[in-house]
Amino acid sequence: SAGDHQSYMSYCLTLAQKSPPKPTNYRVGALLLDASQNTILATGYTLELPGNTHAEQCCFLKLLEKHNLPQDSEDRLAEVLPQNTILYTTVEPCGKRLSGNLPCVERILKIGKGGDGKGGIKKVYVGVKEPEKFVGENVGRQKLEGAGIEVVLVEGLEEEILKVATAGHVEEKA
Ligand SMILES: Nc1nc(=O)c(N)c(NC[C@H](O)[C@H](O)[C@H](O)COP(=O)(O)O)[nH]1
Ligand SMILES: [Zn+2]
Repeated sequence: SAGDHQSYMSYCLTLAQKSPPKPTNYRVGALLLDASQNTILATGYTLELPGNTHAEQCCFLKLLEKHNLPQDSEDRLAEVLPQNTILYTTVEPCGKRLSGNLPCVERILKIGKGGDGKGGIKKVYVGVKEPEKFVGENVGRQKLEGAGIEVVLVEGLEEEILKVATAGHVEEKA
């Protein structure tokens, strides 16, 4: 229900607050939920793990580690994820990264939407669309929708999420 989405999203927001502020990224919190059991499979926040990591990327890395799968083999998460897995992230998954690292949309596409016996990410709940500060318009959500992965905006926390996300940014000169 909408209430559950908001509570998971506000939990992601508390995770985002653990992220060390930086002027060149956003402080984001994310979690992977097994929606059939209502159990959290993994949580993550920006820079939680070494290597200029994103929140969503940290969730995937933790599951890869847990299942003794190589770091860059997100595609193999389809073997271990429940079919009804949902990703919550305070800021929508990135479609492009200034650092040139693999964007989270690409990582999600490697996992796929699951179904017919395979695990996957069925839906992505986002707290805000990515602001256009770093990479212009984020067209990642169209790619996800094109792969059958539904992207849903959870309303109500936008202001809070953006305040946390941009805490490391230098105030625009008036
Ligand atoms: N969804 C999302 N989760 C994150 O954990 C994070 N940091 C961003 N941020 C998006 C922003 O576009 C990139 O942070 C910049 O493009 C800089 O790229 P790097 O982060 O240095 O790879 N977006
Ligand atoms: Zn990302």
